[in-house]
Amino acid sequence: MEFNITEGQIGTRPPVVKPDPKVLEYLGEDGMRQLISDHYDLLRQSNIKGLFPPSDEGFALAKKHSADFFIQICGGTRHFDQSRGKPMMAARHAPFAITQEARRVWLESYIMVLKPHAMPDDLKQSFWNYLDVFSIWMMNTTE
Ligand code: HEM
Repeated sequence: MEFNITEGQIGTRPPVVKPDPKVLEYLGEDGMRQLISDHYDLLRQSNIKGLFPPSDEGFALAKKHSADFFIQICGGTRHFDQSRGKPMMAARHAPFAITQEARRVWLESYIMVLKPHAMPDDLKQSFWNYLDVFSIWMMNTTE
């Protein structure tokens, strides 16, 4: 399969298709938490690590909130609504400077996690398509 990164303009919100619920059925909550944790561990070594909480506790919490969201968006338990409230993802990302380049690093870190993953390709594709398009919504600055 191809992990294409779609060109996206800052300030646009192209229509998003949620991941196939089979992604969560395949991974289970634990598998999803592991996948998100692996992604965050790569972010912490990347040149956008400065966007994320520096402390181990803060970083672990960031992983939890992200995994809560992905479980929910894949049709699972609404952990995110329960712990954080309405998603409003673009607004939640507004305090962080997310450039085209930061999005690229964020997506490439996901490619590193998804490529070797045992998940069937059609499920990877569905998950990827969601990440690719929805991440355009989070870009908010040119610098
Ligand atoms: C599909 C696209 C994305 C989704 C679904 C997503 C999801 C999330 C979620 C659920 C949170 C936690 C929000 C909260 O608890 O208040 C979060 C936080 C965050 N995200 Fe994203 N995100 C996406 C794209 C990005 C991109 C492209 C970047 C940067 C390149 C980014 C950087 C961050 C940062 C810096 C935080 C705050 C971490 C913290 O301090 O807790 N996100 N994201």
